[in-house]
Amino acid sequence: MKNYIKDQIKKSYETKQAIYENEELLNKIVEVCRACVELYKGKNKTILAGNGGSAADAQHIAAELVGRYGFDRPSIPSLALTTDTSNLTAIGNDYGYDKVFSRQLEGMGQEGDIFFGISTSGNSKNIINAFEVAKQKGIKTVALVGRDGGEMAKMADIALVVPSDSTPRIQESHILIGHIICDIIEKEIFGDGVN
Ligand SMILES: O=C(CO)[C@@H](O)[C@H](O)[C@H](O)[C@H](O)COP(=O)(O)O
Ligand SMILES: [Zn+2]
Repeated sequence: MKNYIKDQIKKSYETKQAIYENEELLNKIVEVCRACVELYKGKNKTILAGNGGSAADAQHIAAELVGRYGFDRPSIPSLALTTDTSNLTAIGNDYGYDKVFSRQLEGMGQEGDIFFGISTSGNSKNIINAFEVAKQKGIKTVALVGRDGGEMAKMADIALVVPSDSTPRIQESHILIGHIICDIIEKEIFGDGVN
């Protein structure tokens, strides 16, 4: 069993190593960080959504920004569309689960916001529908995905595709990337910035 555990850990760091060596993906992460920093100079916010483990990632990342990541500073506006059970159950019940994020984005998204859709397959219909609403409203879209990127990577303004076919390994890399983005936003806006 210990060898199995070691193998899982190895697969996790090998996925992260592949990101570390992927200049194109690293450049896109830089692009996302710059877009977020720019957004926060105005009255805009980031909005995030995902299903299952990715729902947890969405609210985890939003909380890093609204609360704090590394040091005390003013709150940074960020909204996870995964947390309001009244919205989720009412929209799911009345319009269908495929609309749970798009309907909230329609109501709460504003031009200039950035919407992060988090999905390991890149094919979750409720995120694809939210991407469509985002485009109509002038909201920039970031796909945090894996595998071949799915439909979401084709639709997004910026697609961060983790080079792995394993759902847990992709999720582990998503939260790594999410943490790095929160870290950089916080330091660029309220700290000494990063090189
Ligand atoms: O956390 C996990 C698996 O590690 C699951 O909860 C997983 O997130 C769910 O099966 C999701 O519904 C998968 O959706 P997606 O990543 O393809 O968008
Ligand atoms: Zn998981």
